[in-house]
Amino acid sequence: MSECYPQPLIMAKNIGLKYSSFGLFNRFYHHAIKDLSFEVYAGETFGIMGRNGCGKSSVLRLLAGIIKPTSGNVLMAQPLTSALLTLGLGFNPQLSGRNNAMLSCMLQGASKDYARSLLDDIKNFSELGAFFERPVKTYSAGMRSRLGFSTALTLKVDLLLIDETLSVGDASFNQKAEAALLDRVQGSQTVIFVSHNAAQVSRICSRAMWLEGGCLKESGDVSVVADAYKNFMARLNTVGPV
Ligand SMILES: Nc1ncnc2c1ncn2[C@@H]1O[C@H](COP(=O)(O)OP(=O)(O)OP(=O)(O)O)[C@@H](O)[C@H]1O
Repeated sequence: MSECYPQPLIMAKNIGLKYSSFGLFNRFYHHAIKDLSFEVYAGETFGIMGRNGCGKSSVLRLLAGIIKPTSGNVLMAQPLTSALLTLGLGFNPQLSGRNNAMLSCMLQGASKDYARSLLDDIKNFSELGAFFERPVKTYSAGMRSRLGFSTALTLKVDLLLIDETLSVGDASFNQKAEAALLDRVQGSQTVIFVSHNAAQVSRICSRAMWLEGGCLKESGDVSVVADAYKNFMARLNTVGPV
């Protein structure tokens, strides 16, 4: 008897990523992602966990289409609108929060009138108050993260790519943002959530993968992956680097 599996929304097949950068006399290469395959299903929250430098943000940038894999490919079942929420990306520092929010919405395909109609909700959710009218260059990292999160959440894109931004706001905003995200996750929102904090990934995600040195170490049910990652980290802290 054949079993029915849902069609994946996103399929990453054997992706590899090599960064190249120039020194004064040489060129450097860094193999950041190695032969990585994974799938994400419509409406799920998929977590990516792992230590600093393991390749989490690079995977998000690949999925957002900001960079291309040097090998393998990322297939989408249908064209998707997506928003990448990461610190310090995507805002014009000279423009106000209001104008940046308006631009972000329009860049995601919203009409000018629709974008304008969302601004009150974005302002209220962000709790930026009078700062919403001030240039983003005057914002702290936490305030920029509030603006990005509030804009993406209010606009309702197909795919939310969240890169650790929930950890920079103050505790009460983070709780509100996490609750709003969980609320959205109960519906049809597809979310990919990156964090080195296994407990936070476990609260928000249903499935996850753990990356180490650009390679897949474990993937599947979030509790299994989080336990494997936490055990690895505990071992590392007692016996030192492996
Ligand atoms: N533009 C770049 N040029 C060269 N190397 C890069 C570039 N961006 C990232 N890297 C390297 O690729 C590796 C993966 O980086 P990435 O930012 O994806 O890791 P991460 O898991 O998100 O790390 P963190 O948890 O610290 O944010 C790191 O070793 C990093 O130094």
